[in-house]
Amino acid sequence: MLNFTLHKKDGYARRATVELNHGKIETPVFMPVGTYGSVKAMTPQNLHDINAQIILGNTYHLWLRPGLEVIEQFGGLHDFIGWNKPILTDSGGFQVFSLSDMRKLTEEGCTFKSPINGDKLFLSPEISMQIQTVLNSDIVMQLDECTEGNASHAEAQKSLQMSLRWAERSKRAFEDLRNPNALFGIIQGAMYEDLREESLRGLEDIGFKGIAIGGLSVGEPKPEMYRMLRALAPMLPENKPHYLMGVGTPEDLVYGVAHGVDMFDCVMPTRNARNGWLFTRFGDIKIKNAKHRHDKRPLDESCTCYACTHFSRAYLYHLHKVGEILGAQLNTIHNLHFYQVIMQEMRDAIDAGRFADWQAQFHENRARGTD
Ligand SMILES: CCOC(=O)Nc1nc2cc3nc(NC)[nH]c3cc2c(=O)[nH]1
Ligand SMILES: [Zn+2]
Repeated sequence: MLNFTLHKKDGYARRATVELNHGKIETPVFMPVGTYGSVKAMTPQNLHDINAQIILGNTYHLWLRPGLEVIEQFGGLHDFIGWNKPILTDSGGFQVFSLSDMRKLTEEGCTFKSPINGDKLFLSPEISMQIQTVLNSDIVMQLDECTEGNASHAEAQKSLQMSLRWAERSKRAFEDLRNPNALFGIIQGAMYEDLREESLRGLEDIGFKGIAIGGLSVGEPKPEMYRMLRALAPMLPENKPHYLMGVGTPEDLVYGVAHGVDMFDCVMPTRNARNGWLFTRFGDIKIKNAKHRHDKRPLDESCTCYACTHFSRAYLYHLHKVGEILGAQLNTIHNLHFYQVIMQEMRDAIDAGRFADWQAQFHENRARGTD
């Protein structure tokens, strides 16, 4: 089930509510990534504390480990991982698909070697739908082929047309399985505006509860990603959620919202946290920099997260240097909290019809650069 209520538009920016089987989410929304059923270094309680509304799991990874027979015992992913709010599952195979030597792609599906034990594995739209039905995720993604960003026009068109056939097969399998959740289609078309339109029109003819923008943040230059977002903004259907896969930096989130994106996921806030790269309103901080060794200030004076209200940069510098797990935990809490705060501020700004002002102020603050 998915009910979409559009509350307000401010340019292409949108403020909406998406009602799913495990609850309602307010958009624009950022989804922390929990590839193996865990958002790294975060407990479900930590996620509730930073107001996470929905998290992402990866079909491919969970299929391999722990495997469906385990998750089936718990009636799906929610009870297994102790998260009672919505979950979206994408393939996660995107990384695998890009490891081209690992895989063979045919009309039927994708064959690849298990990176765990070398077994031959086969993933088709039908199998992906079976896996996501066992996971019982609130939002299911069609199986597609993530076209490489540097594909030629001919290659990109061939690829998007196969993804449309896989979209059809995904939907049919999803319905045959009586899956009670919501299925999203994924737009491909590489960096070609005409192909992006062809892909979107094809998906709309098939009919999905939501539309994802795929094939971006796959190594293409940032201006190319932004050009595709500008091209897509006027085409995206108003009556359903728009999900930009795998994006992005704080600046990317703002640019995406300004161009009609409602949902985002990215490993950046969690991965960068573990590497000591911290996002703040006034720019980024590399906590491993010796300049922080004696600094008694919090990361960000204006931040209300647990890390900033209890600890200093000096302590976070120390924890990073000695490799303490607590360092990864506190840095992750801070980065995810920061991402949630800017999403909340954008929701409020759109409600108040002042998104452009908020966007200008955001960029001015962030322009102070990396500390
Ligand atoms: C069964 C669901 O299939 C997918 O998840 N397909 C898919 N996933 C993507 C994930 C991405 N992550 C990034 N950047 C980090 N870009 C992505 C693109 C896709 C995609 O085109 N297609
Ligand atoms: Zn903080």
